[in-house]
Amino acid sequence: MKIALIGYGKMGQAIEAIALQRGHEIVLKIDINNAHEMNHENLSKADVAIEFTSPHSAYENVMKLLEYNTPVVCGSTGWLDKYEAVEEYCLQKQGAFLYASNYSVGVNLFFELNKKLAALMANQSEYAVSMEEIHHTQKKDAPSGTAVTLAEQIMHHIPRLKKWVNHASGKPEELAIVSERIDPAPGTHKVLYSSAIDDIEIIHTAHNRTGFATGAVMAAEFLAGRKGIYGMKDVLGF
Ligand SMILES: NC(=O)C1=CN([C@@H]2O[C@H](COP(=O)(O)OP(=O)(O)OC[C@H]3O[C@@H](n4cnc5c(N)ncnc54)[C@H](OP(=O)(O)O)[C@@H]3O)[C@@H](O)[C@H]2O)C=CC1
Ligand SMILES: O=C(O)C1=N[C@H](C(=O)O)C[C@H](O)C1
Repeated sequence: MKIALIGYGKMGQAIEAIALQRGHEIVLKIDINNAHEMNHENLSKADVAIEFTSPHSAYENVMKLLEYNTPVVCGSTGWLDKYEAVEEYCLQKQGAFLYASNYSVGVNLFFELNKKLAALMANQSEYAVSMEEIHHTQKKDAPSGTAVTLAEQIMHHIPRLKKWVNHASGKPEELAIVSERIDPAPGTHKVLYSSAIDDIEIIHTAHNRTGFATGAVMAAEFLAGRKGIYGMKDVLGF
């Protein structure tokens, strides 16, 4: 498979290493210095593009890739207020788009565990729920995209929670997400249910970026040659 890497920072480089190991070819590498090379001619050489840039550039990049009919796997976080516009444009262009706030198999298992635990806790109002996420200091967005996904899953099952906030909170209707930035943390997410009697806690800790990169390449293998809008559940068959 021929891959265009849009974003060649920590994730772009980790994805390149995994893609080469899996027998793929990198035909284009874009970063902020050669963004003008993301044009129709160069993209037409790729079967799929993998976009990991930043919260500020992701939307524009994804729209451009869809405009040029390049299937796009996007991992950038912090831009999802524009997700619906991407969905609409992808359908209009009959394109292919796959998004996940976290591509690692472990976190996608953790998402399933989080949903099950939240469903069990729905009627256990003596437990207060809160979250914590820890990442490296270069991370641009807070809370992390993964933390937002976890929070949305919890709020879906526990209707007394009306919104998430990105600070500690004692309000019963708020789901507090505390963000910490400590090097070199690749990504830790914790969900805590706490009562006067006991605590129940689930934690996912990434040891490195290999899981995110492997999942992104698996997603690209899935998307190449397909049309439509997908997520990691489709790739993993959950
Ligand atoms: N979904 C998931 O599983 C994961 C998602 N992420 C997300 O992926 C994104 C990237 O993370 P990471 O690789 O750590 O970040 P880095 O800052 O290490 O890399 C970002 C890359 O994007 C490039 N870039 C920035 N702006 C543009 C632009 N306008 N056009 C083209 N390229 C641009 C940067 O170029 P330059 O170096 O020249 O500035 C750099 O190459 C973040 O949003 C992060 O949250 C991260 C890990 C896992
Ligand atoms: O920026 C990162 O590094 C990460 N970003 C993603 C997120 O915001 O959830 C995924 C992972 O936690 C690493």
